[in-house]
Amino acid sequence: MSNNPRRVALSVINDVLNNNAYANIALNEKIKSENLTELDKNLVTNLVYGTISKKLTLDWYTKPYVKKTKKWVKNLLAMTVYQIIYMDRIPTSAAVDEAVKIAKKQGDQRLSGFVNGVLRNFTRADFRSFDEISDSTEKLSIQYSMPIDLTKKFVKSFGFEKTVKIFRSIEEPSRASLRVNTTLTDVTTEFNKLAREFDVELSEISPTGIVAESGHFADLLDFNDGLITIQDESSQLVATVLDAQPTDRILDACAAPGGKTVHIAEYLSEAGYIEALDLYDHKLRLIRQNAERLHQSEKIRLTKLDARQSFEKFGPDSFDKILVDAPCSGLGLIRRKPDIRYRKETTDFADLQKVQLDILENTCKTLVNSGIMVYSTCTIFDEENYQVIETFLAKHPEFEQVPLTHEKSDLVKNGCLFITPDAYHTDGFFIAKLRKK
Ligand SMILES: C[S@@+](CC[C@H](N)C(=O)[O-])C[C@H]1O[C@@H](n2cnc3c(N)ncnc32)[C@H](O)[C@@H]1O
Repeated sequence: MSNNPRRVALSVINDVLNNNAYANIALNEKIKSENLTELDKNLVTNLVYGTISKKLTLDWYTKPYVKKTKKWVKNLLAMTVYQIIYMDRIPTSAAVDEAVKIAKKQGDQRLSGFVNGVLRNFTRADFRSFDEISDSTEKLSIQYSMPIDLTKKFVKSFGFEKTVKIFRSIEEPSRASLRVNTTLTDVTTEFNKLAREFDVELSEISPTGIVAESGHFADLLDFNDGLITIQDESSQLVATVLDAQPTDRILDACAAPGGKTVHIAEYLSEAGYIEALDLYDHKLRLIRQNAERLHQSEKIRLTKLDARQSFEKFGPDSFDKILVDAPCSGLGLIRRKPDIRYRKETTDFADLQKVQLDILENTCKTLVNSGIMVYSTCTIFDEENYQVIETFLAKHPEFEQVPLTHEKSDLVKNGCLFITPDAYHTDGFFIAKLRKK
């Protein structure tokens, strides 16, 4: 008999919201370990991502009926209200009954009575209107389920109107984004093949990108054979900016899982190579798998190393080009990873900036004169982007910024490529290019 999908979803939601687990990892592990039908796997995924991405909104709806209760009960209420408001095909009575059963099984008679009472009160009343909230920033925070401090940060950085655009866009489902491996095939051939089965479009911003509203592309033969891979359109721009030449020696300082490593390798001949670093063995294994699948292994060397030790390991003049795709808050990825918004470390901008600068500081010493260093992040706040570049350049007069261009001129800001998630419905992303004089 298959397991109860709502109970499975609740246990993932508890792990993420109460124990700081990553939603994608916790969900994948749970789906693998539980006995679920395909339909139930989809329901669990929908409940987990839906409830997490709307948690603050869902709590606000039941707030008038809940004074204090256990965290898991609050999560159960949120998951149930999510079904009632956002999942048209689930009858309200079924959602409530299932919640009461879970409360009885996981708690006791008193808790199930409480859950029943709250949900009956909630369903009997009209939905609250966000217009009840007089403060406009607080209203945004509740309406789009973005923690208040982060909402304030968005408004301060982008202004109110742009923040609304970003929040609205983040609420829309992510698209599937593919990159074509042009060493094995070409974009037109792959596009025509995919178009027979899926509703696909060419990327507006990446010459190697194809996008689709949905589809399980990792199941395709062309994915297994390495003709296509899954990579966001914005991160496909990094290899283009690095402009690798066939015989380049390249340092990819923060490489796992290797999306950009394999892309850059496609530009190299057998005489060129990439030294790909990361901190963890299990992450290096992901690069190896990617490299093998895309037939690029022979150009990629894997080393477990803290990038801040690169100079000690490789010495001066070791590389023609360096990519620092830095560890960052990942706030540009909120659409695909809705739990990012609730993590405390997400807004430790000073700590993140220090690591980013330390990595640049050490790796830059391994670059040849006239060498190129590209810095990128999947976040959209200045502290991790422009401020890092400004601080680095102020300390390193031997480096200069190389102004970037793009045929979509709205992607270019102060000589860098800067994409917010609303502009082309991609991840948010930042790329800067520097040259050692
Ligand atoms: C943004 S991700 C890189 C994504 C990768 N470039 C890609 O395209 O698939 C940052 C990576 O940096 C690694 N990392 C964090 N701190 C590091 C350090 N001090 N040295 C090397 N790698 C580090 C993390 O483990 C993580 O895999």
